[in-house]
Amino acid sequence: MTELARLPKSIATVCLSGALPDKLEAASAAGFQSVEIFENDLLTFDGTPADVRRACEDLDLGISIFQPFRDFEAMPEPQRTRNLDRAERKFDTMQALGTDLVLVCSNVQPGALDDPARAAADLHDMAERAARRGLRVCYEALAWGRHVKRWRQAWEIIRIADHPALGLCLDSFHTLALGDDLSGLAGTVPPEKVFFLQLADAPRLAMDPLSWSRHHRLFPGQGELDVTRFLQDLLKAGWAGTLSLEVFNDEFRGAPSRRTARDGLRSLLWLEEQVGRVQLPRLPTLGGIEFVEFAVDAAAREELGRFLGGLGFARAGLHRSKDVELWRNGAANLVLNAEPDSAAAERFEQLGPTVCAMALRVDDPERVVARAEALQYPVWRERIGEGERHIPAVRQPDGTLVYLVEDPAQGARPIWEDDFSVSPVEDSPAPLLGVDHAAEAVAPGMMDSFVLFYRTLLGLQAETLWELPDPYGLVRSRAFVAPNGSVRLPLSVSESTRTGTGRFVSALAGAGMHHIAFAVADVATAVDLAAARGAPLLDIPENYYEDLAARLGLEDAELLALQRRHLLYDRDAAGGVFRHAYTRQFRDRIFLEVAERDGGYTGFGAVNAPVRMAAQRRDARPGVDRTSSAE
Ligand SMILES: O=C(O)c1ccc(O)c(O)c1
Ligand SMILES: [Mg+2]
Repeated sequence: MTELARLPKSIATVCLSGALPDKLEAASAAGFQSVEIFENDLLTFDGTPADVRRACEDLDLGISIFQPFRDFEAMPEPQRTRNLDRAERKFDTMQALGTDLVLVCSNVQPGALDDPARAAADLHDMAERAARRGLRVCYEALAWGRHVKRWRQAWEIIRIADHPALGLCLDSFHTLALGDDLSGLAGTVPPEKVFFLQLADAPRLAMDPLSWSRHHRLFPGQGELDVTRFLQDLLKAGWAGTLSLEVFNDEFRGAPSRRTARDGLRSLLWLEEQVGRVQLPRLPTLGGIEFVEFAVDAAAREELGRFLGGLGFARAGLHRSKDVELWRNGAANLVLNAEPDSAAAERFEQLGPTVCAMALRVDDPERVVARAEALQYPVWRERIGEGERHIPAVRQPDGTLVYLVEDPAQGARPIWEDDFSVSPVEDSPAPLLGVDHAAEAVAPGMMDSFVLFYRTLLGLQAETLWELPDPYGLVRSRAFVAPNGSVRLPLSVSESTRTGTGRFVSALAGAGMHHIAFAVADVATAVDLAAARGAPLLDIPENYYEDLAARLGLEDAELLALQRRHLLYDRDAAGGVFRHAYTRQFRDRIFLEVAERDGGYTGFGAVNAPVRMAAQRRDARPGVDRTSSAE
């Protein structure tokens, strides 16, 4: 593929938090060439438009557009004349700002006339006045406009108006929210008449377009609208201009502006890749989770080791040069890192024993690193000893590391052989088959950064959102899954700080992995063995089994076998079955799960999560024995 020139990138100030100077700095630092100045950001700024112009010049930022100009067209007199006067005053502002383009969004006033010819005449007058000053006007259909809701209607008015200083503004949200698209643009609208393009994604919500647009827009790739196809259709029509992000989102308004701006730029790079404009280092083929790493010190390692021993993990190797141990059961590897002056130590100092990293098996680690660099995700390289393997890592949005290791299933030499002296451990009668899934709790406002990270860097696909009642609030959970099913990462987020997820996130001042599920071939045997080793398994109330019997009509014997072991059960529409059991929590930081999948089941037993969360809360009540390990 030949690399076409990258398209210039712009971001609306409304996407970012803070005062106008913060927004401008964040946009510039992320690498945008220009900004859309949102009128409200100018009105609330304590300085003149000329000051804004200078601030932008100092940051090497252009001003792509000034917006919005509302409720202009097709008004009866005397508003019509007043609106033209109002336009002249905005032109003054634009000239002081140093931008030549203004966005007029379609009229939402109940008094607006349903008269395309009048709308065209008004816009023609405005364009004529703009042109006298060397300015231009673009017209955008708001999905909730009084009469003009769709781009075809807006275009029809522009066509009738027929003025060189008047063009169309396309906004992916307004088009896609109405179930519309840009097919039919090519051949209808000359590409040079598309004066401006605004891009936004969104989750699919059953909601009126106005509320949906004002609160829930997202950057491309973070939501569920087909923004890629939208841009493809536009490029096919011969358009080549600036890609500008326009996102109204309640969480973005409160999030650090630099992080948001950087995510915005990443989303556009990804989108350009999607439409074939640029070639980033290819997405990896994933082969599962090779290990999960815990930050510990010597004492925490003792305690965690006892907890892990309950699930049959045993020390299987020592790092050649560092204070790092490999614990293993079957094909599941855990790394306990107590090395001072490491990324793990940094995390331990702040948070105590927690998961600090995971390692993904990929076809080519260095290619993932190159992709991360192209997408501006920070890369981490730990210092290594003589003859040791270098394992590159990328930082997730919460600062934890994702190591990238070559997939032994594709012939690579396992990493353990170079860096560890590995001793064989006794074979378990029910060995773990590996990590089935690993769940992370994410701070409110961080979910969308994770979505972008998993989707753009690793190519994981987002599954349906689950809303799960915890006894003390709601937990939202969404799984990210590799196309080949080898990696499954459910993420949960909770607005309430009283839920299990919320408590974990506030205790850990951010986010992190709090739950690791291991795959087993026979969960009943695995649980019996764990119980015999004294593993702290989580009790499930009898009511659960009553409901299970009623809901799924299980045989008495099967029900009893589940109940006796505190196993949870789920069945999908195609008859796939999931049987799973949980340990109690290790210091409120982590819990483990063993899970058996049969018949092509692809879920996570999400229906059982409320039962699990309630059981964990009972377990954590004061006065209840909370020992985290079996002695
Ligand atoms: O929500 C609005 O009013 C609004 C204003 C300007 C836009 O470009 C837009 O897409 C929406
Ligand atoms: Mg818009």
